[in-house]
Amino acid sequence: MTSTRPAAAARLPIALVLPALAAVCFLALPLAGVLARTPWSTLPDQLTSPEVTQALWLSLTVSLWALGLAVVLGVPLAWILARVDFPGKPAVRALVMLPMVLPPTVGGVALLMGFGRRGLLGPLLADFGVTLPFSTPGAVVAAAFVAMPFLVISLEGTLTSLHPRYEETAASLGARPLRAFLTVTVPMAAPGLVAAAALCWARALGEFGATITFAGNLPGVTQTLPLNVYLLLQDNPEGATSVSLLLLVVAMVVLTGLRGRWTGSGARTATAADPAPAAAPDAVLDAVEAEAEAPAPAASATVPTEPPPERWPLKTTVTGFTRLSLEAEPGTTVAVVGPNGAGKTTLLRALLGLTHRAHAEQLLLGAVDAAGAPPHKRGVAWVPQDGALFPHLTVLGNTAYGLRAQGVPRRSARAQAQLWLDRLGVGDLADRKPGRISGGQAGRVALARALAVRPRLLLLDEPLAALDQTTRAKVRHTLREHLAGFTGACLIVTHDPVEAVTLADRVLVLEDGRAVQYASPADVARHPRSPWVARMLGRNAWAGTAKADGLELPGGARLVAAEPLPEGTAALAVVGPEAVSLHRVRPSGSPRNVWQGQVRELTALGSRMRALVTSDGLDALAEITASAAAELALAEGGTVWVSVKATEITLVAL
Ligand SMILES: Nc1ncnc2c1ncn2[C@@H]1O[C@H](COP(=O)(O)OP(=O)(O)OP(=O)(O)O)[C@@H](O)[C@H]1O
Repeated sequence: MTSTRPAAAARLPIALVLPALAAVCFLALPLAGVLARTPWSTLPDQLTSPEVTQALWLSLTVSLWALGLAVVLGVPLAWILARVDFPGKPAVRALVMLPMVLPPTVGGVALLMGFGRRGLLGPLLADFGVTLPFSTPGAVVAAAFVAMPFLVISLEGTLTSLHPRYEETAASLGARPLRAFLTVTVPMAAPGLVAAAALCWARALGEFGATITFAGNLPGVTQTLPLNVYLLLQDNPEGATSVSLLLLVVAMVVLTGLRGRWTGSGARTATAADPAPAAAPDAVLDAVEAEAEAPAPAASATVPTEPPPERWPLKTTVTGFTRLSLEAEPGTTVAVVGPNGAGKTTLLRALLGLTHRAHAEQLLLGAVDAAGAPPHKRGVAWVPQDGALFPHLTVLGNTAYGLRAQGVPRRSARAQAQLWLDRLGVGDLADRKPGRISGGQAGRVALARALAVRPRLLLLDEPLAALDQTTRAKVRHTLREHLAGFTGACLIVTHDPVEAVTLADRVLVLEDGRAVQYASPADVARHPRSPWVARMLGRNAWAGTAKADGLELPGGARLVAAEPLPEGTAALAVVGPEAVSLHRVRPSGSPRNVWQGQVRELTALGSRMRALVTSDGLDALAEITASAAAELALAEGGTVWVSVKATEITLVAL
């Protein structure tokens, strides 16, 4: 078998390859020079001389403190840059980058002007007995100033590629922003964070210019290894080469170990199938739990931790891109349907308090108006399309997450979570990580996780979208069962008409951000109030104006209906595909609506055939038996006559 690689290599333009090779040589030659000139026989002595070991120790101390400072300040800054839109963001980003492009000596001068004795902050620091210039803390500040941008820029890339729906899901389960950050963002971004920190540390270790300018070159105080190299170069070039080799080796080990992760490419958008990153350390979780257990200010809107005795009727008014008022009795399942861009997701995000594009003016869940509460205090749980299970937690850990966020003790939270998993038939998967369960199982776990917090409103975004037809039918069945005991309203976004009709008690049809219909599935199927929903339900729908005998379409064509509406009413003529007949020759007799068209598409539906027949302004979907199709010799592109009885046409006023 021939490989495609040599062919690809053969196509490489020589005009690019030669300069690229020259660039590699240009970068490698100085390193080769260091290797060639290293005094290998005296290397151990050179590197263990008191002067060098003292500088090495100081370098390690300074670079690790600088890393600590950069992490404490830089991680929150990277998160804000990645997640929050604020005025002046480009300027802040430029400020972060500045130390990377400034000559380090200029950085040192700037530090003197900021933190030096006569700098802006110097006198204030002096009042507290702190003098930074020419001190080890000064060397730390200089190294952190130069190295922090590497951490911030690299981590921002990682966080940007981490989809915010994980943090948003955590919030909908009741986690405060800091908890979500520490228990979801940090563990999920851990590989990128480690890469960013390693890069930052390597840069701090090699820092020279800003350090010598701001902190001087005092042996044992600020004379780090790079400064030591500079001094050795004058008196002991062999020693300088040996120490340079040491710094080079450290830098190369760090960079090759990271394998390019600092670009953010190492941290792809996490999916349920991703290998699990590190879990948040227990100490962090405990600290957060302490925070979570602090009394919540708006207790009235807080998600209850005990099974609520009440039921939660929904009454809401949403404004913005999606504008509607909606009421639903406790236990009602509402299917939210509509064409792409109709505002379904915006509606869910408005109810969750997660978008500025629309917001709930009123969000009455029982007696509590949660409209003004932040997402984690609304009692509105959200199951996003792919479930957004946290990949670093087990199935049980995922399910217990919301309960823990609400301060339920670990043992009790895990016991309750196990019960929910058992109820949804996935209890045996408790110890698995989400990457090791199927899409259908992940859907159930995500539902268990949402139900476990006993929300007052449950939002499911296309819960069955990722499943194949067979699994979908099974999960649809169990979903209805599981939702049966739910004491709040449940909104399910779906594109699937079968799902809408079989799962829901009510169907909410959205178009252009407005509710065009909110009715029972039977009503919507009988009297669809938009062509889109009629077609979604597999019915023919033609919009026009009512006339004395039926409907006039915009192109001038007429449909005769047995039960006309008052003349002039904007209306929809709805006909099931089984009521549309096809003929080879123009039919005579009872049907009042007859026209000619061209067969555009033919699809088999079990023992029946569906034909889409197009004509000027009156495209029709017809469903006939396979034998009738054979008799008619139906073929795509062929011409046929279409007929619909006047009694089969339902006119629906719009
Ligand atoms: N962050 C955003 N900024 C600006 N416009 C947006 C944003 N998100 C969505 N939109 C726009 O708002 C409208 C409604 O989007 P939404 O995602 O709510 O629709 P949808 O009904 O969920 O669509 P789909 O079925 O395709 O998921 C669309 O026109 C979309 O382009």
